[in-house]
Amino acid sequence: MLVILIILAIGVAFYFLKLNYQYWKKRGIPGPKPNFLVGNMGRSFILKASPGEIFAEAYHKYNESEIVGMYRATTPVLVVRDPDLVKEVTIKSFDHFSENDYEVDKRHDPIFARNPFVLKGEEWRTVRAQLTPGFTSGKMKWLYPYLEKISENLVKFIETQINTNCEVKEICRRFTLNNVATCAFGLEGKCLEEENSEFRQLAKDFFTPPSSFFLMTVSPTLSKALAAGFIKKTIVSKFVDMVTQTLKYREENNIVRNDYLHVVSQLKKNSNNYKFTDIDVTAHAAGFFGEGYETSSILMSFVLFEIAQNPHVQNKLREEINKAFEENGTLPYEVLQSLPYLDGVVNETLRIHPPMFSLQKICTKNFTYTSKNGNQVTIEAGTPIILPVYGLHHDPKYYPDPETFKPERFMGENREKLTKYTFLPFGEGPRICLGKRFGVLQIKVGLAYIIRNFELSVNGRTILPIRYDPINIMTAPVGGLWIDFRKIEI
Ligand code: HEM
Repeated sequence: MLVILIILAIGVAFYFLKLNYQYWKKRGIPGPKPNFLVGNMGRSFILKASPGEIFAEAYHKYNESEIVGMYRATTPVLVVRDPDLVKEVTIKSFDHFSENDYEVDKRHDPIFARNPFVLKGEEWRTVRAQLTPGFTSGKMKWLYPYLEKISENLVKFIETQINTNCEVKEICRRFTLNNVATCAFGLEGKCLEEENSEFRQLAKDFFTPPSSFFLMTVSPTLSKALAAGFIKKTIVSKFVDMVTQTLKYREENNIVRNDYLHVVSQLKKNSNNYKFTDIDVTAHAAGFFGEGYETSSILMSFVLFEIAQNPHVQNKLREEINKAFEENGTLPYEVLQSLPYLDGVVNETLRIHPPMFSLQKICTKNFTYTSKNGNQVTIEAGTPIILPVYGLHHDPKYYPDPETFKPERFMGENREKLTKYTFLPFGEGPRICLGKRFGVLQIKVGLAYIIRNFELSVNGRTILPIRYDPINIMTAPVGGLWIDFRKIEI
């Protein structure tokens, strides 16, 4: 009897799953055929491709369609191909798509669960508004001399590495960690100066293995059921200690430092409508730490790789930077911000290697739109929406010859001619990356000092063509990026 019941239950489950996989077909929305239980994520589950790569492939395959219906395991998800619909999702109809599709519980991960990236509704709105003053251009200008000093130390550090093999992601990580230590906590990170500095150790221990975030991407529901966190539990008390001690030291010694820790600690004193506790202060300082170094070091290492691969770009960039140094004696904040070729190089790297492959939103209220051929399509509340950043950035329709590195695409009138909402390295609209200004600033200043002082070429240890780690939701290169540096005498 029990056996019959089990067979019956499996049969019913199988029937409903089959029915579930008809979801997009029934609505006339094209997409790849799903496989039982894994949907379209099969290659992701066996670690052959990251979810972002799978979405990018579908983006390219269904190039006649504005949207593509796919299945993330058993969940129907909608991939948005059309830039006008990207605008609709991120800006025009933001109230239907205001949440990111990640679930983190405060009990399991008290730090990441407070990050604006995963907050929802009114709580997100309030916290976002509270943290925004920490990233104004005035704040960036104030931080700039610290970033310059760390960039000088970066040059000294690379000089000591010249005859060894240099993996630049690690070098960039040590640089961005020092920046974050200073700009968020007012502390010296010593990550370039000491092999085993406390901050480097903290960074190594910070994130849970990439598998947790991977799970959040392929199946947020399963990740929630398994109580997966993003930041290791053991790290929370270390951050609480660091923040408490630093604030105590400042108070006892009457030190007011205009950094991020000051901004978030003031929120505790001044917030009246939203209770801001010690754990909130710690969580936001730790948020700056986590987001400040990883995405930026990925991007910076890819910029170094691209300029090492493209000597004509490298020479042109060096000319621009040297001229700026020579005309001013140093490299003032405003001058750095006004260098068009440097800006083009950074943007073109963000296009080819966006640190985040794709963005995951969720539709919170039914949304009906009219497609270009006049059909009405209703996106139901609860449907995850994928913005295929990597696919859009590599579409020859918007970026001719998309695999070729051309900083000029982002300069002068070329930039004006780019199709809007096809360049999304930081997202768009009210949820656009909060730390964009800081991320780009620290990369630009570090690059300027490197390019002035060294000639770069790609070392044979770099695996070409670049492949991305399938378990990492960010574009982490398999095998690292290895660069040879040759000192230029100034
Ligand atoms: C160059 C490096 C960076 C890249 C490429 C990057 C990219 C992104 C992307 C794609 C998003 C998601 C946007 C969306 O949901 O539509 C995001 C969100 C966010 N980023 Fe960044 N980021 C970078 C650096 C930083 C830095 C340095 C910080 C802080 C110190 C930061 C803080 C945040 C925060 C708080 C959010 C959540 C915003 C919200 O949902 O309201 N990011 N970032």
